[in-house]
Amino acid sequence: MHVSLEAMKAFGLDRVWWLVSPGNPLKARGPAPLKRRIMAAREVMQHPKVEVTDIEALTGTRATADTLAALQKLYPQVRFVWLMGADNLAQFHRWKDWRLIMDSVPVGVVARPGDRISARMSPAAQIYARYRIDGQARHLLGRAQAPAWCFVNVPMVDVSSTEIRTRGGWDGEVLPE
Ligand SMILES: Nc1ncnc2c1ncn2[C@@H]1O[C@H](COP(=O)(O)OP(=O)(O)OP(=O)(O)O)[C@@H](O)[C@H]1O
Ligand SMILES: O=C(O)c1ccc[n+]([C@@H]2O[C@H](COP(=O)([O-])O)[C@@H](O)[C@H]2O)c1
Repeated sequence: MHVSLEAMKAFGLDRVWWLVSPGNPLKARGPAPLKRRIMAAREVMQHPKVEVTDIEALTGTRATADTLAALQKLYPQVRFVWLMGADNLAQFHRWKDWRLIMDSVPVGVVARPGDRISARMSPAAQIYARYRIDGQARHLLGRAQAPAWCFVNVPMVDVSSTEIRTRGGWDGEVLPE
């Protein structure tokens, strides 16, 4: 929620789509059932500009590069921006076809405690350094031609999904449907 609201404000986006993932390609452990996570996401995020979607289940894609290609094909009139936290920029070079992602959509990166430096020093940040939009011009990201990316130093929130799940007494075991 924090990332969505800050990103929407910082980059002046019309909408944010939550892509509730059927399964992260880099995480060995399977998540809770998709339907359950969609319902939970809709319960916590009730904002007129935020759409919770299971679109990766419909497109049959897991890797972000494939999902974005499918989305651009399905919605050629929409200007998509990929949003993620700084931790993901730090390891972005490990993602499938990460350069293709950089080359096909603008990328908005939101600061996260502990990951600001590793993100800025990351291979992806360095390789694409000349395509970086300064934080002061953040509002231009949505209309920028890819490759373009912007790191924003918004107020940070020190939480993780894992920690929130632990609070609820759920240790990450897959729950029944
Ligand atoms: N506190 C945070 N600050 C900034 N970005 C965040 C924060 N928490 C999550 N994100 C970003 O939100 C997206 C979804 O994150 P996810 O649901 O996997 O949470 P996570 O806390 O990164 O998970 P985990 O606990 O497994 O590390 C990612 O792009 C991640 O970088
Ligand atoms: O495409 C990839 O290789 C890839 C690798 C890691 C993460 N992602 C996507 O990034 C999003 C957030 O992932 P995570 O690990 O922070 O939960 C989610 O949509 C994942 O599918 C994508």
